[in-house]
Amino acid sequence: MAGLERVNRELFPLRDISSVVQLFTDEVEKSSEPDLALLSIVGGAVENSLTCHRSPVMKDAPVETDDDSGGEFEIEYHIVDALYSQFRSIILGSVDLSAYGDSKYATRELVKKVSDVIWNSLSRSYYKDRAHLQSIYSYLTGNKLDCFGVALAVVAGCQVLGFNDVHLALSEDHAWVVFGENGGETAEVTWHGKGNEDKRGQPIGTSVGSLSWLYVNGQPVICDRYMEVTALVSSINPSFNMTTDIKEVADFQQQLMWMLYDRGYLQRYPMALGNLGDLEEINPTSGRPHCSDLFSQAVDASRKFYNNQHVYPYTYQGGYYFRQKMYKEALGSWANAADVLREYNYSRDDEELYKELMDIANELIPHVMKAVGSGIDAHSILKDPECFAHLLRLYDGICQWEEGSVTPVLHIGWAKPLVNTIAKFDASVRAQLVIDLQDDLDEEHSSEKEDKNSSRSGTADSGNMEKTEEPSKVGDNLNNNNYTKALESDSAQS
Ligand SMILES: CC1(C)CN=C(N2CCN(c3ncnc4sc(CC(F)F)cc34)CC2)S1
Repeated sequence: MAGLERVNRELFPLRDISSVVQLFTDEVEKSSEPDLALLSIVGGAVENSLTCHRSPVMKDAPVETDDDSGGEFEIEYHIVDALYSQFRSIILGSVDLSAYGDSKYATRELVKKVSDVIWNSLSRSYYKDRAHLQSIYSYLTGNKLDCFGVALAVVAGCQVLGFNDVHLALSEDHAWVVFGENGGETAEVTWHGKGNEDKRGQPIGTSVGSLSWLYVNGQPVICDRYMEVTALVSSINPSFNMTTDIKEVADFQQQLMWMLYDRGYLQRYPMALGNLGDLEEINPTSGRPHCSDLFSQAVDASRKFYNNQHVYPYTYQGGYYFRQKMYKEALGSWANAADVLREYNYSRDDEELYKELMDIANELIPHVMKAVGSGIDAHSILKDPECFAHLLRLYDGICQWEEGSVTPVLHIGWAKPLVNTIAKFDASVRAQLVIDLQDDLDEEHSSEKEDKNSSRSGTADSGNMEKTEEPSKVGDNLNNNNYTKALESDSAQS
């Protein structure tokens, strides 16, 4: 039976957040699976009505709107019913099931056909990165979807057709689907990035491209229906413009996320835990875990379920520490992010992550150096060998990301902030640098650089920092004098 008959009509018209939260709660608690199309339409309608005709509140100081200017919306049952029926008839009307055999499991051809139905009904040209294009509401009312939205719509379309084996697979910057008897098949269903030919219908590459971060080394978040609801809630976007959020939408999203969190649907979803952490940092919910706990839970989830192959949990956490001026902890998180990178080869598909690391290395860390350099900073970063070690581990990780990659990562734009940053550290801290050059390291340097395609054992040794007073025993192959001279001359200039 189509989902709508069962929805509690007394909740309509939806006029406040609690009634929408109730509708989502009813959907995830009912005996059969939650209806993705219904929830994506309702969530999109709320987001759209609050962000597209609203008097905004400032992003950094969302205030309670005493009058009802900020929080009003009214979503009629007949509107949702009409949109829901429209989506069902688009899908059911375009896919002749008899052409796809009588298997209860989806086939690649069926998945590709549903992807084509969505794909071919999108507007010819629109700004793909715009906000609020992630929901089936956007698809039905504007024929526009972003990359994630297409993938979600395909999964929702397969649910309408009764193929409950088709599920969303999520990396940190891409989405695709898994399907088949034991979910062992994969298929691209949407595009990625700009100017890349889409690979819709193809299985996820096992070629060298799959060593790129884009496919997280075979560690994507594989969703069940409940995690797909979490993904659509996580993709709710409270932005009104670049500097302003609509507080009601953030509250709406936050309450839904806690409802899903309480049922365990964020447990294996690091980015959703990170998103909830961001929401809690801005507007803490009393009686709930502190945002720093959520960022830690995201890190733990990546380590526990995804072999620590996800980078974003550490950048969520590092961003939080940075905003709290906890600079040593921030450097530690960013170094941990770089440790994940070592396993990857950088490819042109990894643009988003490259921008994230550029921002950390060339904007945030120089800001940290300025912030601690000027102030009287008792436990100053610049005198702390562990901070220096974090910094070197960060850069070493980025260098190792580049090693073995067809596309270079670092360029002079990286080197200047790096040298300035290193030079800011106390000479006494730098002199403590002890790099353990394992015996085989020399052999490794002499033989061909180990190919990342072979299984790597652990992360490369990035040396360790000891708080020793002896002069540094820097390894033979580091040209100690020139290195120190370069730093001293540079620090003399800066
Ligand atoms: C630490 C950051 C820079 C802050 N926000 C970050 N996000 C990363 C991407 N976000 C996400 N949050 C929940 N689920 C997903 S699935 C996905 C890939 C897309 F193609 F489907 C992205 C993403 C949310 C925001 S990473």
